[in-house]
Amino acid sequence: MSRSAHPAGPRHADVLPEGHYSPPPADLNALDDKVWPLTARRGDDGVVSIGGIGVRELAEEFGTPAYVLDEQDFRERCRAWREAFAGADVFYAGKAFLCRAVVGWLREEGLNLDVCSGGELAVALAAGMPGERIAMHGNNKSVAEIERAVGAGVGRIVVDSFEEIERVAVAARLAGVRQKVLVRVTVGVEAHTHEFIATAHEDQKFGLALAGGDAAEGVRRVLAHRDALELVGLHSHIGSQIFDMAGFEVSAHRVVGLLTEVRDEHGVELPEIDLGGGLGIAYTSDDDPRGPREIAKALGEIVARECEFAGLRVPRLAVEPGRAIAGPSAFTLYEVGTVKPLAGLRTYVSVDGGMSDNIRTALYDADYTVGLVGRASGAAPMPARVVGKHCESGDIVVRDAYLPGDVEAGDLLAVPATGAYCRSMASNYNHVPRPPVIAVADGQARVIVRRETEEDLLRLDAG
Ligand SMILES: Cc1ncc(COP(=O)(O)O)c(C=O)c1O
Ligand SMILES: N[C@@H](CCCC[NH3+])C(=O)O
Repeated sequence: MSRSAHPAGPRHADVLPEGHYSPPPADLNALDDKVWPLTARRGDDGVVSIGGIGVRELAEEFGTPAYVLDEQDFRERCRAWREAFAGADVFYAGKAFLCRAVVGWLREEGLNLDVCSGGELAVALAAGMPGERIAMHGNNKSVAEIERAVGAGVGRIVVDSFEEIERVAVAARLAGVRQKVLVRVTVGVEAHTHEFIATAHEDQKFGLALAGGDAAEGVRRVLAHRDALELVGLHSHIGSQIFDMAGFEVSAHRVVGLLTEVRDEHGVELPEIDLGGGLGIAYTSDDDPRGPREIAKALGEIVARECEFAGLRVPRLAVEPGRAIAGPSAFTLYEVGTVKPLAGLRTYVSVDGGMSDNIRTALYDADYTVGLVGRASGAAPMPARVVGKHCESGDIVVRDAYLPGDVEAGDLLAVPATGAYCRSMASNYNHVPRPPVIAVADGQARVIVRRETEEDLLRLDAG
């Protein structure tokens, strides 16, 4: 479509509309490396490339929308976490994004894997992740899921309820094994994040609460099944997209407190604690996440200090980053379909995807940024809202953004930091097929999750 297809309208509002707008960035063509994948850069021709391949070429070959994942970025983050946590265990949280290629990268980079459903376990096993490197989570694992996990020899099952302790014990006896388990403890921390992704305050579904004694009772019940269950430690996950280490500090303090109680009551020092995931990433230039080294140092020191105080041997630490590894490694590539300037408000830029490929904006009021990536532009910044094609006015991808005032149909846009919880939470709403995931590295692109088709959708329709 030609650049003049849209009549020139009042694209630039004189007064900033209400919302999350901060002043426009100095250069709309710049890619902030805090937010964009490692190998993303804008070439002299103005086109953004990733993994050495231009987005126009990617759009041509694979279509849009598409998640484009920078393999080098993903692998380097795996390495950075593994190195920072040397002497501890890093379990990548598969819920952030999982497919067989990812499992292969994890195996090669020496990371373990946390799964929280039979489906995630199936992908892990299909891609050859050894059972002992898998931890199984979930607040309501079915008996079938538990039996499958035990049968696959998963290294850890994180038990989440009294019923589940009995179920895992039965499954272990049936399989003739002694299953390693951790007890998930709800430590009563109000994590500074969106309510829906905070998981350690007392009024919610995960884990056994420390307050009131459920967690201690869980430990008692696991220890009562010594023939079938081996209690290796305690687990706490306080929430997600957290920047502040204070919540982890309280969590570690309380978990070590329970370790001490366990020692005093049962005479055993549990050898492991898993402090979960939840470390935040930069979705916009305003976010300032910590790197894995800093996190490892802080967590290591907190646990060592608390154990020294309690006179306990320092247990082996485990962490479960999901977002911090997968999130920054990908962007979603879209094509603009319509541009609607609303005078005095903002310009609505509709793309060919939306809430079906990124539900996070609608669900958590998440902030994202967006770039015009198929070309550079010298046009003045216009306050824009990037919306999808769904039949829903809440179908917003980027609530408040600046785009160059000459954006028009046919332009390619990319929304960075969509590697975590976008494809994995994607839906078929409005029977829109889910986009593919394209991994790029060293000038090569390959489909690691293929685009869903209408035939895929119709195959499930029993007629
Ligand atoms: C038990 C557990 N571990 C790890 C994670 C990964 O969290 P994040 O992707 O925020 O690191 C989650 C999700 O919040 C979780 O529930
Ligand atoms: N899915 C959430 C985080 C929850 C993670 C699982 N406990 C997100 O997109 O931020």
